[in-house]
Amino acid sequence: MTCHLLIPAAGSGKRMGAACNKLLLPLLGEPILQWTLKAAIASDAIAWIGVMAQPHDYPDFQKIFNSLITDKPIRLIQGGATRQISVFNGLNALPTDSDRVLIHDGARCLVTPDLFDRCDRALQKMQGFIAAVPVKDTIKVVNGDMVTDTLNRDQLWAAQTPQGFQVDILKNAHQTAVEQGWEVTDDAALLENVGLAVQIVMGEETNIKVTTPQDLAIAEFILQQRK
Ligand SMILES: Nc1ccn([C@@H]2O[C@H](COP(=O)(O)OP(=O)(O)OP(=O)(O)O)[C@@H](O)[C@H]2O)c(=O)n1
Ligand SMILES: C[C@](O)(CO)[C@H](O)COP(=O)(O)O
Repeated sequence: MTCHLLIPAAGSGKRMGAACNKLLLPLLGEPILQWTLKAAIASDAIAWIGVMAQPHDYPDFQKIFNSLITDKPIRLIQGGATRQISVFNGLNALPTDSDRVLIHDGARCLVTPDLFDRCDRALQKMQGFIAAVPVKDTIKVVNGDMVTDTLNRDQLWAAQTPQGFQVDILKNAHQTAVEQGWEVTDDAALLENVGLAVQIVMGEETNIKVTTPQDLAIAEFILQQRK
């Protein structure tokens, strides 16, 4: 058990349309973030957890941390205006002995402990990887309301999290992104931008990102199937 985990949880949930951080919304009676944390706590590999949050959410998040039965450290880290900044803040707040890190969206609350542990094993032999699943739909490139291209589905995967990296490599890539003004929606894109390899770890179809109200209903259904 040596793995460090960073959980971006500092978003505003615009697409959810909630009055609060969507990670505080209840799922079968427990906050979304609590489900994510319970999976991390149940993971054999994860030893330390950092949660990037906006200061106004600190009291509610601390209440969730206090309700959990674990001796794993769970640290609050100030998030930023974007997920990218939140992750960079998290990287700069890692324990000094951290050389590899998993990054997992707080909104992906259906993640299993097994996926965390498989990702930790991948971390031992890869400099960067993403959990991902093959795309099931045909993906079109669109300009306005016109289809301009159809991508080869055999080469398309839907990126999930956890994503895992050597800490120094990801820190340097984030620093380069600040200098170059890159804006990305996942951390792997930063390694790709600097020409470094990113590998695939098979994700889980149920590892959805709870983004819209419809996703809440889907997540509740999936959780009920696990009971
Ligand atoms: N400034 C931000 C924005 C997002 N996130 C986190 O990154 C994850 C994925 O982001 P997303 O699902 O897009 O969450 P929001 O940004 O809150 O949603 P929206 O884009 O609809 O506002 C979430 O766990 C979210 O809390 C973050 O830590 N810091
Ligand atoms: C990191 C991610 O979950 C991979 O699919 C996704 O890019 C996050 O996007 P968001 O717009 O920040 O939710």
